Amino acid sequence: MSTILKNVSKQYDEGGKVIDNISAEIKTGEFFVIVGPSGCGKSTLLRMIAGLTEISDGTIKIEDRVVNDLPPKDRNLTMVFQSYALFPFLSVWDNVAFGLKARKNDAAEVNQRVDDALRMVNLDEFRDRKPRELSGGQRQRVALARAVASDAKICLMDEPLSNLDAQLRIKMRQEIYALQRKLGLTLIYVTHDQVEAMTMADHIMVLNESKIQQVGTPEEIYNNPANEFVASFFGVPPINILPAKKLSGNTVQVNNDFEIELDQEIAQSDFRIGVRPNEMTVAKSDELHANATIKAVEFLGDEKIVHAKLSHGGNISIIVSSETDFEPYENIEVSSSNNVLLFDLNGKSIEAKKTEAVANA
Ligand SMILES: Nc1ncnc2c1ncn2[C@@H]1O[C@H](COP(=O)(O)OP(=O)(O)OP(=O)(O)O)[C@@H](O)[C@H]1O
Repeated sequence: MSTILKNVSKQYDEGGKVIDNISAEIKTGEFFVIVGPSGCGKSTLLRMIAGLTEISDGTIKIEDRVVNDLPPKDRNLTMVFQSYALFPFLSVWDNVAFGLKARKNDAAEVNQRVDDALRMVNLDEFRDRKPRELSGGQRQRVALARAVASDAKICLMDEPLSNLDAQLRIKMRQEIYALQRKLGLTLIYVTHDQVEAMTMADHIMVLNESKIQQVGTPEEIYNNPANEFVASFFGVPPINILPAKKLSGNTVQVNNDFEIELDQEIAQSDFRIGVRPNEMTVAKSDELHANATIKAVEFLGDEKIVHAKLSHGGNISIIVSSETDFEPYENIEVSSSNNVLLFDLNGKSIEAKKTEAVANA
């Protein structure tokens, strides 16, 4: 039992494909996150699963049934939108009950489900208020309660937290995660926020420019990205990508500025390395030997980020302890551990240790 997308594409009347040949399986009961930059096609894909946008090509199957031609109401799913989509003149209780009342005529059951859902999202005491009398977070919870109260097996969410402030977003993230686990919901969740994707997902689909870049667990995506785009999308500050050249054996020269010793020999003579900011080290240097110059230092409490320019061009970020006293314009010597990712000149991962990774970019 699962949701299966097979060669799904979307082309609006004018212009090219906004979803290009997407195939994936979303298992029943899992938290599946679709992530990617603005305009990559996330909402379009979700709306096609919901039945709100027509599919141009391919098939969508929900629990063994091809749903391509089924209207949204027959797909056994609920959807939570960024805008919450609440009825302004209905109370919180009636908003949650609305869809259920339309589908069920057993009033006792409707009452029970709505009461349970409101308790679950801690809104019991707000049941008689109108949406305008609620905060953004509370409105969001009404939308969640509506999804919880419905007996739909699959819940689709489109950037449900993007209107909330940073702290509330973290709190609601935890609440959605806990609810999904408690109810065993199949949750398909769209976001452009890599942290939301990493912290909540069982599996992540990374989209860019209409295409799947990779599908995998958060660990797979972070540790074995299929390409430079995926590597750069996850991690703050982003991974440093630098040109590299094989010297001899396992010795590699990076950006003409420093050398590292890889733990394996690679075939390519010219390639790129990706090194996370916490895998690089910095030391003060006199001008003769410096291979980089500090541009800025960001203080983050327990650590600092040193932004530097390498002497052969290119900018890097390095995470250092907050006790260090690096200053802008200082000359420094940077180096890196050999815990690096390797990419060919087209940006594809060189190592063949991909697990579930699908790279068709
Ligand atoms: N009804 C439409 N007609 C024509 N083009 C559309 C329509 N809806 C969306 N698009 C285009 O399809 C592409 C994908 O849009 P979509 O909303 O799916 O992206 P997204 O990844 O969800 O972006 P965001 O994160 O900004 O919401 C965009 O280039 C958009 O302009």
